[in-house]
Amino acid sequence: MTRAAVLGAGSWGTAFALVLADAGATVGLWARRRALAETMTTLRENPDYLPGIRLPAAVSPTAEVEAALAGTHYVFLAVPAQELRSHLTRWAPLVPADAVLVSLAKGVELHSGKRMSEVIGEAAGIGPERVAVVTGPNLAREVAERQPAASVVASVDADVVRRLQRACHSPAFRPYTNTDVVGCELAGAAKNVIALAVGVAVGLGFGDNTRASLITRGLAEVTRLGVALGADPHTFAGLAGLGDVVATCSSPLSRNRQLGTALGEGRTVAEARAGSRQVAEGVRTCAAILELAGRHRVDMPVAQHVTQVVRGELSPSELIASLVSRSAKPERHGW
Ligand SMILES: NC(=O)C1=CN([C@@H]2O[C@H](COP(=O)(O)OP(=O)(O)OC[C@H]3O[C@@H](n4cnc5c(N)ncnc54)[C@H](OP(=O)(O)O)[C@@H]3O)[C@@H](O)[C@H]2O)C=CC1
Ligand SMILES: O=C(CO)COP(=O)(O)O
Repeated sequence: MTRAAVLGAGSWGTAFALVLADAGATVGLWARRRALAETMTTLRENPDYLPGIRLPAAVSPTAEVEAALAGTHYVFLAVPAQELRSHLTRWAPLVPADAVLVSLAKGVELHSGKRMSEVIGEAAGIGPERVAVVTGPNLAREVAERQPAASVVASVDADVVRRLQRACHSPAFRPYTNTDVVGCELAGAAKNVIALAVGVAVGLGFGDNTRASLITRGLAEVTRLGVALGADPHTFAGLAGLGDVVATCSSPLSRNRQLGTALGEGRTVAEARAGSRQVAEGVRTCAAILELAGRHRVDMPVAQHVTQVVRGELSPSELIASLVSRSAKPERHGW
C-alpha cells in the first residue's frame, strides 16, 4: 500500500490528502500548529481551511513531522513557496532515502529565482529524478468536495511520474503526466500573478473583454519566459497553463483574484490580507518572476505592472491604462 506524507495542512495540503486517500494511500498530514492537528484528529475535519469536509480514516493528522514521514513513499510539500526551503532543510534528514518529494506549491523563490523543484533538490540534497510537482486547475475547495478535476504530475523521470500518477488518480481527480517540469512550474507560479491582474480589473468594475485580454496576454508573456528557460511552449496551452489560468481567473474562490479585487476596489495589500490566514502567492511571486525575466531579458509587462501595484508604486487604474497604452505590436511577439 502507498504511504504518503503531506506536509502543510492548509487548504491544498488537506484537499490533496483526501485525493491520496481516495486513491488508496494512507496519509500522514502534518500541521505546524499542534492545536489544529489535535482538532483535526478529534473532529475529523479541518475547520480552519475546509470546514464541512470529512477527513477519511486513512488520513492521520499530526503535529510531529517524524510521524508523518516514517516509512513514506511520497512527501508532498504544501507549505507556502517562500517558506519551503527553510522547512525542508530541517526535515530532510528525516525523509526516507527512496522517497519521492513532490511540490504542491505554486511560486518562485524570491531573490534566487528558483522554482520549487529546484529548491527541493537543493534543500534535500537530492537529484531531479526524485523530485516531482503537481499543478493544474485545482481549487482546493472543489477538489475536497470531489468535484471532477484534471491535473498534471511532472518530473524529469518518466517512471517516477507514472508511479506518481497512479498514486494520486482517484475517482474524481485525473492526473496527466508531463516531463516538462520547467514549463509546468512556471505556468503554475505565473497564473497567480495573472489572477492578481484580473482581480484588479474586476475590482475596478471592468468586464469580460478586459479579463480575457489580461489572461491571454499574461499567458503569452509567461510562455515567452518559459521558452527562454527551455520549457515546451505547448505546456502553457495545457492544464498547467491555460487550464489553471482559466480556473483561477474566473473563480471567486481564488485568493489571488480576491486580493487583486480588493486592490482594485481601493484597499492596500495589508488591508486586503488582514484577518486571513490564507496565502495569495502572487503577491511575492510577482517580484520573483520579474527578477527572473530581467535576468533572461524577457519582457513581462503584466508581471511588471502587478509588481508595481503590489508595491504601491502604481494605482490599480494606472495598471490597466498603462498596459493598454503601451506601444502597438504584432500579436505574435516572440511567443
Ligand atoms: N488552495 C488552493 O486551491 C491551492 C493552493 N496551491 C498552493 O499550495 C500552497 C499552499 O497553499 P494552501 O494550502 O492553499 O495554503 P492556505 O492559504 O490554505 O493556508 C496557509 C498555509 O500556510 C501555512 N503557513 C503560513 N505561514 C507559514 C510559515 N511561515 N511556515 C509554514 N507554513 C506556513 C499555514 O499554516 P497555519 O495554519 O499554521 O498558519 C497553512 O497551512 C501554495 O503555494 C498555493 O499556491 C496549489 C493548488 C491549489
Ligand atoms: O492554484 C489554485 C487553483 O489551481 C488556487 O488559486 P489561489 O491560490 O488563487 O486560491
